[in-house]
Amino acid sequence: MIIGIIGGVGSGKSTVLDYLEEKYNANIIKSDLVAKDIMTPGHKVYHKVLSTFPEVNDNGNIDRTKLAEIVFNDKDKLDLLNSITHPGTIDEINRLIDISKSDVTVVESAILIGSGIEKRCHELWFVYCEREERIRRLISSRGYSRQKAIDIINSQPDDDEYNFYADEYIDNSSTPSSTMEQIDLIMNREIC
Ligand SMILES: CC(C)(COP(=O)(O)OP(=O)(O)OC[C@H]1O[C@@H](n2cnc3c(N)ncnc32)[C@H](O)[C@@H]1O)[C@@H](O)C(=O)NCCC(=O)NCCS
Ligand SMILES: Nc1ncnc2c1ncn2[C@@H]1O[C@H](COP(=O)(O)OP(=O)(O)OP(=O)(O)O)[C@@H](O)[C@H]1O
Repeated sequence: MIIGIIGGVGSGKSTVLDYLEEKYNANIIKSDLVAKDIMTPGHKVYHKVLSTFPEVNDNGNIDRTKLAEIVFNDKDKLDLLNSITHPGTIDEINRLIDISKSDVTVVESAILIGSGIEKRCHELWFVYCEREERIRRLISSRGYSRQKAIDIINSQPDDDEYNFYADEYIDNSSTPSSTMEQIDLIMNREIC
């Protein structure tokens, strides 16, 4: 079974993935890690990013904090970055799905909808968390400024859109144990 996990930044997708990996032996594919990997030296995407955004060249490394400041403030620039990074990211995710040997393969992404990968998923789960709680968690755990959290949230699909595509809904606004209970209910329903 292939499960797609959707939801905005800081909603708790990674937290859900950790539990699925630990308890259900799921094979986890995280799109932000895949994208990060193809943005390293030796990959075409790395060179294209640096030639398109020369201001983020930090001694041959991509300054990701600076790139985030640029793109999450400017939709045209985010679209431009996406046009460089998404094709390679999507190809690599498809390859990782193809070679997955696990009974449960889970693909996580804030940008899954419209990538085509969502069509390969047997189910899409929407991880929801109240907006203010997400902002609080991102400030306290990642050191984001309030404005950075808001800029990223505003650059992503809104909750209604995620909800529209979702087969299952997980509310992660409360405690981790409440979230785990919801996951168990869904997984047990699958097994029955
Ligand atoms: C802008 C970049 C360099 C910032 O890197 P940084 O290490 O600071 O943050 P990180 O990659 O962890 O992203 C932070 C959060 O932003 C969100 N995000 C990232 N890229 C995008 C995007 N293209 N559209 C909407 N949200 C995004 C995700 O929720 C992510 O968890 C990086 O996010 C990036 O290269 N994005 C474009 C590639 C992409 O689409 N990646 C997949 C995102 S799921
Ligand atoms: N139920 C919870 N209670 C308290 N803190 C939580 C809970 N769920 C997640 N967190 C914390 O909130 C932060 C954001 O969660 P997480 O990293 O799982 O979000 P995400 O959806 O994967 O974000 P991204 O889109 O950036 O990948 C993390 O520091 C995590 O530890």
